[in-house]
Amino acid sequence: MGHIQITPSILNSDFARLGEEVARIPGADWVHVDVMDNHFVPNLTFGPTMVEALARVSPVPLDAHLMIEDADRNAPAYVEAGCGSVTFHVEAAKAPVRLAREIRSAGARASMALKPATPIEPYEDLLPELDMLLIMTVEPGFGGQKFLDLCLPKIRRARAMMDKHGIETWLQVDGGVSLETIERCAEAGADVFVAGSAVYSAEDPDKMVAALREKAQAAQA
Ligand SMILES: O=C(CO)[C@H](O)[C@H](O)COP(=O)(O)O
Ligand SMILES: [Co+2]
Repeated sequence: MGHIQITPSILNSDFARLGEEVARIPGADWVHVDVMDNHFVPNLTFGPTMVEALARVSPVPLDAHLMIEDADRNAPAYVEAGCGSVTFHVEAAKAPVRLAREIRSAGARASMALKPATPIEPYEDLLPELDMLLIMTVEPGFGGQKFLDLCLPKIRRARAMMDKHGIETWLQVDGGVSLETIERCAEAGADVFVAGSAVYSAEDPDKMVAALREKAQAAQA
C-alpha cells in the first residue's frame, strides 16, 4: 500500500473565490477538481479553461475527476490544462486502455474511476495500465452525500488484486469521506482520500487535512 495522501475536493468551496480557496489547503497533496457535464451526471461545474486558470495559482497539483461523457475525446484537454493526474470514468470511455496510455504519454498520471454499481473484476487486467484507481463511495454528481459502506468490499478486492499483481497503483476513494469514515476506507486498503465537504466546512481546512491524514495513517498501520 502506498503512503497516505489527502486530496480535498473544491466542489463545495466558494466558486467565486477559487484561487483563495485552494490557498487555504497548502498541506494537501493534491486539489481534486470535479468536472461535470450535466450528461454523465446531473450537475454542471467547469471545463478546461477554468481548470487551467486554477492550475496556475494552486499551491499543489491538480487531480481532475472527469464526470463527463465521451472521455476518450475530452480527457486529454485536462492534461494540457496542467493537471498532474486525470481520472476518467470507465462507464464513459470506449477504449480505456488507449485513453490511459494517451494520458500517460502526454505527461500526467492516468486514473480510472468506477461508480458504486460498477464491478472491479472485469478490469483486473487493466490495473497495470493505471497510476490510480478511483472507487466512488457515493453516486457521482454532488458533494455532501452519505458515504456508502456497500463499496468497502470492492476496495478490499481491488487492493487484493493490486497485491497479487505486485503493482504500485494508488487506490483513491471519493464521496462522503470524513473523520467518521476515513478509517474504514484506509483499513480496506485505500491510500488516496478525497474529502470535499469535510474539509471546506471545517473552520480551518488545512487543520482538517492534517486530522484526516492522522486518522488514515493510524488505521493503515
Ligand atoms: O466526485 C465527487 C462527487 O461526484 C466529489 O469529489 C465528492 O462528492 C466530494 O465531496 P464530499 O466529500 O462532500 O462527498
Ligand atoms: Co470527485
